[in-house]
Amino acid sequence: MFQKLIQDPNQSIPSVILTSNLLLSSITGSAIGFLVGTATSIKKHRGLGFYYGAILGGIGGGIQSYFIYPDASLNLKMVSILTDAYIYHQKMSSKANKSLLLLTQQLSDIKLNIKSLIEESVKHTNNELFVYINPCLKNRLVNPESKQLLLNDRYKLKQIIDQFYQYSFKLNPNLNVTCFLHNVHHITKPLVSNSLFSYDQILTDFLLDNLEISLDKFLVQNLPNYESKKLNFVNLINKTETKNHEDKENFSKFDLIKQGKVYENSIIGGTFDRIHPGHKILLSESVLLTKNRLLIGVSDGPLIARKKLSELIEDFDTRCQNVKNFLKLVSPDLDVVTPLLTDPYGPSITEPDYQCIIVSQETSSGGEMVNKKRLENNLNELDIHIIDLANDDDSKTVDNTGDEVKISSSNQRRRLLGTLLKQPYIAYEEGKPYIIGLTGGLASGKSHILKDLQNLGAACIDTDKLGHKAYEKDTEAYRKIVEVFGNDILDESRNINRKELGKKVFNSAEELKKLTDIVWPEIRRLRDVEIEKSFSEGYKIIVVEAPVMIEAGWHQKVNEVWVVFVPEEEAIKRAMQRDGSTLEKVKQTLSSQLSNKEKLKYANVAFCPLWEREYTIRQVQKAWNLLLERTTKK
Ligand SMILES: CC(C)(COP(=O)(O)OP(=O)(O)OC[C@H]1O[C@@H](n2cnc3c(N)ncnc32)[C@H](O)[C@@H]1O)[C@@H](O)C(=O)NCCC(=O)NCCS
Ligand SMILES: Nc1ncnc2c1ncn2[C@@H]1O[C@H](COP(=O)(O)OP(=O)(O)OP(=O)(O)O)[C@@H](O)[C@H]1O
Repeated sequence: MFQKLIQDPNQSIPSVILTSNLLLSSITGSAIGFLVGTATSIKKHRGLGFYYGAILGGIGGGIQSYFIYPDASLNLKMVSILTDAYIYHQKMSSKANKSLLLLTQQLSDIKLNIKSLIEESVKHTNNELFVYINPCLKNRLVNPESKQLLLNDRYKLKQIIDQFYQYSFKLNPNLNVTCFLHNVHHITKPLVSNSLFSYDQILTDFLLDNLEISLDKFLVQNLPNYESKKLNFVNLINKTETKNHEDKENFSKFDLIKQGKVYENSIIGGTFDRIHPGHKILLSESVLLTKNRLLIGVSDGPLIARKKLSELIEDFDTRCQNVKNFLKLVSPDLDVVTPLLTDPYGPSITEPDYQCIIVSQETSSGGEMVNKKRLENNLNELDIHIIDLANDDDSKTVDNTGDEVKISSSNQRRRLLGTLLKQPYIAYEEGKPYIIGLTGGLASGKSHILKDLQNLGAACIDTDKLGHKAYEKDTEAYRKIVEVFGNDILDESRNINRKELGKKVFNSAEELKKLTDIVWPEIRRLRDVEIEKSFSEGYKIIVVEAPVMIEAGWHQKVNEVWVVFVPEEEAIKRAMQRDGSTLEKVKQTLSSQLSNKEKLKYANVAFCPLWEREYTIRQVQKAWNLLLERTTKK
């Protein structure tokens, strides 16, 4: 596929190169460059060959002109030509962060070109892709009086957007794609200017045919902030697919869009953690079926407690907001409500004014149960629309630890392990040690991870060991402890008997605080000595393991907090097995620590050693590699 820079308000365009060829010197240079460029790229990119050729030509011309015409202004012109060519080249090869893809063909043509359109759009975009399908656009440019029309083939539209979400995820799972569904039930006003929608590049299938000026006018009238932007404008020229996709016809019985149905109000339900393409397809098909109101039950509490890596599920308000934000962009006229769902039915079995429920192949039985309950409650049955499951092609190759084959939130959560969840508290500074505070609950597996990090090259400090040091006879802390808790905590050799001391403090928060007020400052002092020592020995990354790091407030001085967690039942099992402790004692210790969820709020990186050891090591290796990247840059 060939792309062309067709408009750039601020930069002179490469046609300057061609017109400047009137200069004899650069014609010679360009010709040589063109030949060289073409020859080097003869197989694939003759276009690129030309650009490189033009650049080389410019250089050739420049050198020539320097010798033939020692005229300064001419040389300046040469420099400007070269600069233009360079800027153009950079734009051609660089990606924008956010693109708006403007599709103006008929839906059947878009469908035929769909794969290559998605491939090109993904290739040109780093973070966010907004897709605006408006086949009326061409007509309106030729004849601005012509009317906007509704997109009445909603089934084709559904097939197109489903593909957009699925295939773009396969090509780049980190790209956030949003397909606007305007002009489906109503003629929607211009695209909503919204803080959630901005773009720095327009991609389009629109062939210009001397309509640049009207296109520009249209964009000024219809796109937020268009005028003020310096846009890269990339034209995607169609390449009809040689192979037609097979339409999935098997589920057409449950495909109410295919049957041409439209409803006033519909219902869906879900957890919607880290909205993924499966959710986007569910929400978009709901939009295609619903004219007025969409009720979306959002699960929380008991419904999500047993989900895999539930500790990493976004909080309820964030999930509701994300769903609303998505729909605000996709279908600004739709009324959206997101009540709390603590059982699989929620308001779906008590609200009379709804006609349709949208589910997936895996939750279709939930739809049937809703209808059963509605009948019991003397309410109308809902029509059930079933969407296909969007599959995750990477799931089997990721880690073989139970990833689901469908695109799922739990796969997404698992992929977060070992990655940077939020920016470091203190950025890396050359010449200073980089401190990682490693923390986690009882028996979560911190010690193993500390060992792994040591094997990878970090200096490791175990604050538990420093704690023991702080209790040693005749230290400052020792004297204070005896003073506060009395001689009966000492054994015959006048060492502190930690068991006896434990008896005094573990049942009283007040007594425990007296102890930690003495011991924690001492541990902190010893830790700083160890950090200095390791740094002077040449270690750049120093990991300090501290089970109570956050409780003690030590996280405020570290560059990053890394949190290790396993579900509480698992931690109890492991602690009882490892230490031979009673259930009661383990529970008591756990209750004196912050919960996993609380700790994870501070986490820059999280690990979950719930599966085979090998998989934990892989999480640590991933975290280490990423850490090296951010501590070697600048
Ligand atoms: C009990 C419910 C709400 C819990 O939701 P769940 O935890 O499964 O939500 P999740 O966020 O994972 O998914 C939300 C919806 O998207 C669907 N979905 C998830 N992944 C995919 C995928 N890859 N492809 C297609 N659809 C997907 C789910 O099947 C579900 O229908 C739900 O699954 C259910 O049973 N729905 C049917 C009944 C219903 O809608 N009740 C609530 C009415 S208010
Ligand atoms: N993947 C795993 N599967 C099963 N058991 C594990 C796994 N990883 C660690 N364990 C076990 O869990 C227990 C806790 O691990 P570890 O001692 O590393 O935890 P910790 O966080 O350092 O604990 P604490 O802070 O309580 O001393 C150990 O007995 C360990 O062998």
